[in-house]
Amino acid sequence: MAIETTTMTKDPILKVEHLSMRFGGLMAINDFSFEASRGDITALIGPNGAGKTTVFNCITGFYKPTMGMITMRQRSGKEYLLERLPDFEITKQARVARTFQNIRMFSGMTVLENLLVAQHNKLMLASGYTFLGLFGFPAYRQASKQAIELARHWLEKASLIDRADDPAGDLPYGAQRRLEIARAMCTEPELLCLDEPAAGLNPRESHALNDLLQGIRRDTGTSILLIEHDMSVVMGISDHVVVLEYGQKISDGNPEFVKNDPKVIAAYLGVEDEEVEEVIEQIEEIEGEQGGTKQ
Ligand SMILES: Nc1ncnc2c1ncn2[C@@H]1O[C@H](COP(=O)(O)OP(=O)(O)OP(=O)(O)O)[C@@H](O)[C@H]1O
Repeated sequence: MAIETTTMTKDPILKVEHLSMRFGGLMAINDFSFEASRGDITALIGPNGAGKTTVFNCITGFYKPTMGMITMRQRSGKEYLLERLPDFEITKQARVARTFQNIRMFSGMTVLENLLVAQHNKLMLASGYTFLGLFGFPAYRQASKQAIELARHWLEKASLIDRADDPAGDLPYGAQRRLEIARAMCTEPELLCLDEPAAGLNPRESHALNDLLQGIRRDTGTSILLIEHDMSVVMGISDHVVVLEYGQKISDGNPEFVKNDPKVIAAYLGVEDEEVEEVIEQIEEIEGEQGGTKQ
């Protein structure tokens, strides 16, 4: 398996070691290891059914892995073994947030309300888990004000501020995707996991998504781990790409390295390694002929 070594030396925020996940007779993930560096955008790619979402589900606590260790190391140096934590603690304590392949939000609530719900834990804490919130207790009032400010901040960043009072379900698809990301950012994560954020977006919306993700990384230092099929997003914004095929890692490195790795080309074209050069030659020939006939 090809590994580009320069990506291995930075400060890791997430370490996945020897991860395996079995569903009955199917080994969906088989001894998979990789690291994501702090402050990086790391992409997890691979053909359909390779096991990407299963890896995400193990990291975010939706599945308990059959084997392996997943370590999240916060900026403070505090470490969490994610495979041992329930999903709500992974968000609350370890500060890992995620979005889903299928958009999940409260479509009848307003855009702003969706971001306030995401801050429910903080508000409950400020209310002392009692009725103090209803009586306007100062600590609760202060926490509510901060929650609204944070929500408005992320609505601005996601270019959704003008839609704050509209029902979330009325937003166009691309805006709903950005709302999900804004909602995840309201939990103030150190690691943001995005499952196919560009799925179903048109090129203009993909471009807006790229800007939002690069802005998040630049302005907050939040590390991003994303599963994505849209190669313009992956190659455009990732610092590091990890490739899965049949539950195993086949390549790991920077976008340029991975893009040119024969194993990756073979996996995407659905051919054996040895056939790659032959297939690439055939493609170049066809492209050459098309170029010739276009004139
Ligand atoms: N809960 C489950 N029960 C049984 N099999 C599952 C379960 N979840 C995933 N699988 C299987 O595990 C394998 C990997 O699936 P997974 O969804 O992780 O792949 P993926 O790379 O995310 O695919 P895609 O790009 O199509 O979303 C597939 O064969 C899938 O059918």
